[in-house]
Amino acid sequence: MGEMVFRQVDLSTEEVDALEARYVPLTEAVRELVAATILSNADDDVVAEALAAVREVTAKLSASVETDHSGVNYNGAGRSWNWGNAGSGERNAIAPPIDLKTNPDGSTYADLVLGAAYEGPPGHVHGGVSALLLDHLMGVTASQMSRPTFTGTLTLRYRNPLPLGPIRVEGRVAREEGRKVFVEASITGSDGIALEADGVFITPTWSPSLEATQN
Ligand SMILES: CCCCC/C=C\C/C=C\C/C=C\C/C=C\CCCC(=O)SCCNC(=O)CCNC(=O)[C@H](O)C(C)(C)COP(=O)(O)OP(=O)(O)OC[C@H]1O[C@@H](n2cnc3c(N)ncnc32)[C@H](O)[C@@H]1OP(=O)(O)O
Repeated sequence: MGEMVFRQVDLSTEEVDALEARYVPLTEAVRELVAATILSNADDDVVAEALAAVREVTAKLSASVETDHSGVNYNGAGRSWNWGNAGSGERNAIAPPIDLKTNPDGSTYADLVLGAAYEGPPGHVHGGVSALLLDHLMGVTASQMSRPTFTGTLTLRYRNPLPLGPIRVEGRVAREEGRKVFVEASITGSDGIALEADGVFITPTWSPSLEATQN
């Protein structure tokens, strides 16, 4: 298997928070750009102008790029960050805008609004996006932020179409057997419950290799 490194980085929590604060507004603006690109009725001139402007700003940001993935990082205080995570990356405009909360009993939930960029059936959420949200939330629920867990089996029941708009995703650990964590979850939309899911998340025998770095 390819090497999988959870990287310890020598940054204070304040420095990580400052980096996040620098980029989160940009990420949100890029999400708005994605929606505007889908929905715009602009004429040729305006689209050409937008194309040139986007290329220019992308070149500026790309000038300081050093790696091809941002990885899973953590510092000595246990603050972890995963800017590019496809399910939740704070700097990933492609990720759904999920802000996951953990209850005192370890169950989790997230309230979010899915717009035009997440459409599948007309006016409704793409089934793969629902699966992404559930995989992510259920993985975090299984990990309890203290151990790596990998999706082993994820079973989804699409009970009703999920309208675009406000949704709630929730999950909880049902039981554990050795390295297997059984998680149950659901997605509720404006018409009520749309999906139910259960999954087996597995803590691998191998420990992720840790690599201290200076950056
Ligand atoms: C140290 C620093 C850590 C720092 C970080 C700390 C914490 C992390 C914090 C936060 C984490 C945050 C977020 C998590 C975010 C997102 C979650 C997204 C999750 C994903 O998106 S993740 C990517 C997709 N995922 C994969 O990329 C998995 C590929 N796969 C494998 O890597 C292996 O396949 C593996 C490991 C799954 C199993 O391998 P293995 O060798 O350990 O398994 P083994 O054969 O020993 O079986 C042991 C027992 O599990 C049963 N079992 C085996 N496989 C099963 C399966 N598939 N389904 C159901 N049950 C299964 C057997 O039946 C047996 O059960 P029994 O003991 O009862 O017989």
